[in-house]
Amino acid sequence: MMGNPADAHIIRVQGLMTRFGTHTVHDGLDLDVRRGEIIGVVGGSGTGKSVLLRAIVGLLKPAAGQIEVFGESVRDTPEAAYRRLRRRWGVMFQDGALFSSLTVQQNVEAPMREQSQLAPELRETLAGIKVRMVGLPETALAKYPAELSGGMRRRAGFARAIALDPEIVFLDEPTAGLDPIGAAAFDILIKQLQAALGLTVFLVTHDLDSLYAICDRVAVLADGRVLAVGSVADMDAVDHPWVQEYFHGPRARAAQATAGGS
Ligand SMILES: Nc1ncnc2c1ncn2[C@@H]1O[C@H](COP(=O)(O)OP(=O)(O)OP(=O)(O)O)[C@@H](O)[C@H]1O
Repeated sequence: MMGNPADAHIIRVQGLMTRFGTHTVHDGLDLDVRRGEIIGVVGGSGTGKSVLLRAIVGLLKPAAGQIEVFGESVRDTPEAAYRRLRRRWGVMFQDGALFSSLTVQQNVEAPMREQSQLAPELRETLAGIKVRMVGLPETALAKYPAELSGGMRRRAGFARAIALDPEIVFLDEPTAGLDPIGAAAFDILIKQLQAALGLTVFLVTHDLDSLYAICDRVAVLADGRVLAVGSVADMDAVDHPWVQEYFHGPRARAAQATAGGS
């Protein structure tokens, strides 16, 4: 990997505070993400996983703290510099978050149209390539999101997230609501694209199978902070009721067995 220490941590969050009115979501949260890893961000409902994602990509202004991506501050950055940074990551919000009035082709082209100077023919060709990369048939290009299954919508959302060849992909609960086979196939897709494209993946998830199958490290959010970060095996040593229940309950044992058996 890169020798530059600033590069080792592709995302660095320090002392993050986020609030909505009097409700404090993050209260001094620290998190480093390493270049090239798949990090799974887990925690109970409402612990601020999606809010953390939104803060890192600059869609939400924290009350305090530092957020650096690629060694540059995301906060208090001039608009032009932020736009340059933003081009280097892709985001997939929940359920693919496609524009419902646009076809898959138009959805995948949207970031190219908005953030690049690519000629229309080139955009079209690239959208076709991205759609094939996520395992969708070419016939999906002309379809509207409502005509696709949940799994296909996620794939289209992923194709849009990689439209501009990003270095980081943020995925917010990509397998939520998919059947186990669809979810497992999507996990494989994440892993394959991460390896092929050298992506760093920031994965917000509830899905224990994803943690065991594809995550290099797990960050657990609780009590407004990152309570623990490490491999799933490292979570054994974390003495916190939520962590104990989550990583040692029957669902965890099943996920572990599946991962071990595959
Ligand atoms: N725009 C907003 N205005 C007010 N409160 C918000 C807003 N966005 C999020 N919150 C609150 O912040 C807290 C964290 O929300 P967030 O969506 O990050 O949780 P989460 O950990 O992703 O939960 P889940 O696993 O249920 O999706 C919640 O209490 C939520 O109600």
